[in-house]
Amino acid sequence: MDDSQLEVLVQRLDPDLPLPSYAHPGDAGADLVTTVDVTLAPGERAMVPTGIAIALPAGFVALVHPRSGLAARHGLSIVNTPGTVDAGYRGEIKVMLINHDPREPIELRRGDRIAQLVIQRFERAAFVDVAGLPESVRGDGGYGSTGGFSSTVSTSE
Ligand SMILES: O=c1ccn([C@H]2C[C@H](O)[C@@H](COP(=O)(O)OP(=O)(O)OP(=O)(O)O)O2)c(=O)[nH]1
Ligand SMILES: [Mg+2]
Repeated sequence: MDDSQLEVLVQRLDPDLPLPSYAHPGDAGADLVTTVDVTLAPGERAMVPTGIAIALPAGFVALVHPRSGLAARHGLSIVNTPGTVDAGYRGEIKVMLINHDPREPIELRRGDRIAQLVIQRFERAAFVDVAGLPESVRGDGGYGSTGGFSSTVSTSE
């Protein structure tokens, strides 16, 4: 496994809480924690502070993803998933959590791991204004043009 690592500067705004950390070698997501206790009623959302600010190298972005275990067990997700942390952003990383469970509240405690940060390279596009686009096999087919679930009955036939 390639163990080369990108150095990312982290300012801990809450020194009692840990740096983002990967649970296993090779993981893509480094877990983020909440600095506060928060209870989310069914359907409720909240902007939750993580206690860290970062400085990414140019050409990188940090994406804030939900944790699948919390999603599967409790319906906890992120409103704007994945959240985009720009390389120039120096403020505190916050996570816009939402409780999708229709019945149960979700109680989070300070220090709980609530989300994961995935750091990626990205391309900056030069958007070129043209009158027409090159042809492709897919063309403008989308939104289920290749079919859906096996049980789905097509309404267009
Ligand atoms: O889940 C998120 C998403 C964003 N941010 C921070 C970092 C990001 O660089 C900044 C702006 O995010 P975005 O561009 O998604 O929001 P916007 O509504 O377009 O705000 P702006 O006008 O400031 O760009 O907010 C977070 O801390 N967490
Ligand atoms: Mg923006």
